[in-house]
Amino acid sequence: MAMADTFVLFGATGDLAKRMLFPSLYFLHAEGFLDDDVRILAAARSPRSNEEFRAEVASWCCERADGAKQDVVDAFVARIHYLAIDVTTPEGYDELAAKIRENGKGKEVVFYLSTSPSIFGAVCQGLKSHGLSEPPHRIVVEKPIGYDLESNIRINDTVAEAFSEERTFRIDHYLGKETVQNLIALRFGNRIFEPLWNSQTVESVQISIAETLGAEGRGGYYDEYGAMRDMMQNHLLQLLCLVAMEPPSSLNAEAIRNEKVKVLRSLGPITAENVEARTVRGQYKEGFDPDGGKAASYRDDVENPKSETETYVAVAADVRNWRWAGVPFYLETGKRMAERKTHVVIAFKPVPHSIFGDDASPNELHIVLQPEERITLQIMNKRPGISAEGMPLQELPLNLSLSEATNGQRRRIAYEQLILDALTNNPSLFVQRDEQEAAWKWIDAIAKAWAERGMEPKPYRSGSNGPSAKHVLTERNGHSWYE
Ligand SMILES: NC(=O)C1=CN([C@@H]2O[C@H](COP(=O)(O)OP(=O)(O)OC[C@H]3O[C@@H](n4cnc5c(N)ncnc54)[C@H](OP(=O)(O)O)[C@@H]3O)[C@@H](O)[C@H]2O)C=CC1
Ligand SMILES: O=C1O[C@H](COP(=O)(O)O)[C@@H](O)[C@H](O)[C@H]1O
Repeated sequence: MAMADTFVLFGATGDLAKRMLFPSLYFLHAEGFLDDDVRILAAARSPRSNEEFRAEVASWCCERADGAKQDVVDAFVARIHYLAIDVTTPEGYDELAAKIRENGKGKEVVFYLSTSPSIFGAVCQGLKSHGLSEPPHRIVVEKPIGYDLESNIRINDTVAEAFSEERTFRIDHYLGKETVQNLIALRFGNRIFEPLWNSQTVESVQISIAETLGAEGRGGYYDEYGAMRDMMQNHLLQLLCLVAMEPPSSLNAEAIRNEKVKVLRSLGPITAENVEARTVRGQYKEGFDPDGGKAASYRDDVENPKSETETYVAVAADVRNWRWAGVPFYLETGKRMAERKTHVVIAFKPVPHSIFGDDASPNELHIVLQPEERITLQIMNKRPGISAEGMPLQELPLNLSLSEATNGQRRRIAYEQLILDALTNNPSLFVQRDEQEAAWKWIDAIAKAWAERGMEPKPYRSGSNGPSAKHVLTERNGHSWYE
């Protein structure tokens, strides 16, 4: 497996780099996944000496890696070279290009843009003008790529002027999560589920990403984007794709991504006519923080007393194709919810004729992605013991705990796999342009319908399960949310 020899991280002093990217690179190094000659060039404007920056990175990594050994950390930070450059000015690229090409290195470079998308264009132009965008060099871009379809196309066009589509790796960190990839394994590595995976047998699907965190820290960005653009457009729709897509012909990136885009293009449009029946917007008010203490309102968190940004969104979506016709997909995500939980619930239809009266509840498959990783199939059993009245049943879970299955191994940061894939040129877990455009098209229509209907976010208490209006969405079809 060939590996790029240089990893250039733009935005090296930022929040994402500190919390996720450097710790991920550290774990890849510590566990022997990085070739010895891989260098990390860290770029940002803040003045730092190389030594100062290495010391900072060492502290970020030690914070994340319990019991990290000093010699391993030292060997890791020795790979790093800090460059204080402003990527919006041409001068910075002379220094960067010289560093990349130092000692005959820089034969294969991965550029990782962990900066605001507003400077993606400047970086791509700068790299191109210095001959740094030719194959086999490639670029990784962070979300959000745009605010709507139009800006998404504009940013992607700018990147495409320097890097071709097959050398553009768009990150959705959910695709790097172990259990998200496990959805592919579960569906296509087991014969038993696939025959049941359709509207004949499935009653409804729920996909929820609930967070206990508020918008604090990233308020400026979040207040502009809201839950729909921050979470639904990418992570939730990616999960929906993995649940709903047809079996790809191989694990090849193109094969998987082509199936995902078909799902996105099959989503039933949400317009001003059906938006009130199919979507709920919410915004958290004061309440409690499940991680401890009182929680301020969203408006206080972002210091915008008039904010109408949604911190919760629920959508009853439908995938209009042969496999899923008539099956509602309930999608929800929210901040400051009662607990941190990401799960997918496949609710099956009841048995066609129950010989047990009302005792036979329909089966459910719960795929829990966060905080623990677990797959549970709820199945009906005979209640143990004797009975004077027929055969009473009980529902019991068939449990697969992935933390037990992995012998309590460290839980990986999603970015570890994605960075390794970028270094080894494997685009399977990245998002292609068509997918993003199809997703934005659907999201834009909802945002437009909200505006047309003047739909304001409904308040919900911090630490609750979201606005009560969300129940109308499911109850209309005789369903309820699995909390
Ligand atoms: N933080 C998170 O949890 C997540 C972030 N993301 C995305 O990742 C990207 C980065 O986010 P985050 O780390 O939070 O952002 P930050 O604002 O914390 O960091 C931005 C980085 O960009 C650098 N930068 C800004 N302007 C320039 C410039 N002109 N030249 C060189 N460097 C520059 C900053 O360095 P300096 O000020 O030193 O120049 C800093 O290192 C964004 O696109 C964000 O949406 C995605 C998911 C989660
Ligand atoms: O991309 C984002 O994801 C995080 C949630 O990620 P998770 O891995 O902790 O589930 C979210 O908090 C953030 O607002 C969003 O930008």
